[in-house]
Amino acid sequence: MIHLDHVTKNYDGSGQHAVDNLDLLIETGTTVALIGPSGCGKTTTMRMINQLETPTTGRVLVDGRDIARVDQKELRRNIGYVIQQVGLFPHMSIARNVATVPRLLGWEKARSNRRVDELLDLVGLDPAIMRQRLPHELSGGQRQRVGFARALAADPAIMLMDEPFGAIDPITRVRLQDEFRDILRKVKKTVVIVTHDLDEAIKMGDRIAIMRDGRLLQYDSPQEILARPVNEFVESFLGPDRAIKRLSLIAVSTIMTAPEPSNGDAEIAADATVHDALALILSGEMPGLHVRSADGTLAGYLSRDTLLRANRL
Ligand SMILES: Nc1ncnc2c1ncn2[C@@H]1O[C@H](COP(=O)(O)OP(=O)(O)OP(=O)(O)O)[C@@H](O)[C@H]1O
Repeated sequence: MIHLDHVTKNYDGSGQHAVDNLDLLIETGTTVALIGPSGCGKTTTMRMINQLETPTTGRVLVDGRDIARVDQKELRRNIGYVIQQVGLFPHMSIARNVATVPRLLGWEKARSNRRVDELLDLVGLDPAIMRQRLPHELSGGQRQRVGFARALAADPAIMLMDEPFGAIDPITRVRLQDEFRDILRKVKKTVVIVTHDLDEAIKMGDRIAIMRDGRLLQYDSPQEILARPVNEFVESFLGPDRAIKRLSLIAVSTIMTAPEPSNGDAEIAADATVHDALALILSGEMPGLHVRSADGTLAGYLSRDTLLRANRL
């Protein structure tokens, strides 16, 4: 668990608090998205977790230990860091880039090579093709995959990601968000991600921390934040389409009624969201949708009314 314990950061010479009495608990194995307007203190908050910045007052605890008392090298080894401009070493092969931390840790070559192949596979790059390439021979999205693999190399318990998809085109971005989220859940990391993009925060975050002027305004699950913004600022930050965004967090299986005999209505998969189902039903004149499970059986039915009522859940 990471605990930012009443942390304030005041950069030298500035009368303003970049981070103002922030108290934030990040449970082990969860992903927290930090979001808020430019300059609200997101990056400063993240950089205090790996001691790239030190708090002016307050403490940062990782698993109960004050990180000011932990050896910096040990701390950073336990924290993977992914930034927007990946920062790969341009003259080193992809394999050497991914193996940066294992090399620092003095791993044997064979072990390090195995780890590189395993990680390239994990992030969807073919080791046989990619190992020997140089960073400039990759697309932006591929470089981001390498940066992510490199951060995971020594299996750190914590991953910090600062606008990791900021420089990526929208289509690749959505694919990488999905893939990285699935990987991070599978490997059970504690993740802090800084983003400007609300959809990204909703998709990646188990919880979202909304900041303004260095302060924490709301810290909750995406569902809860979208359903119950704490004040007008948060409400306007979430935008007029927050009701629709919420529907993309509700699985159809949670609102469907008993299956109806197949009658020619369209079908949707049981793991689809209410947002997907509404988009489908509004695209035609159907009275409802059959919900089909992955094993092929009919699992339930969604009438147009059921779907329209989902917004009131
Ligand atoms: N090294 C620094 N020295 C002085 N002030 C700084 C420094 N870094 C950040 N600040 C100030 O601290 C405040 C918070 O900055 P920070 O970068 O944490 O915000 P942010 O929410 O990440 O912003 P953005 O979304 O624009 O990246 C801002 O007012 C910024 O100008």
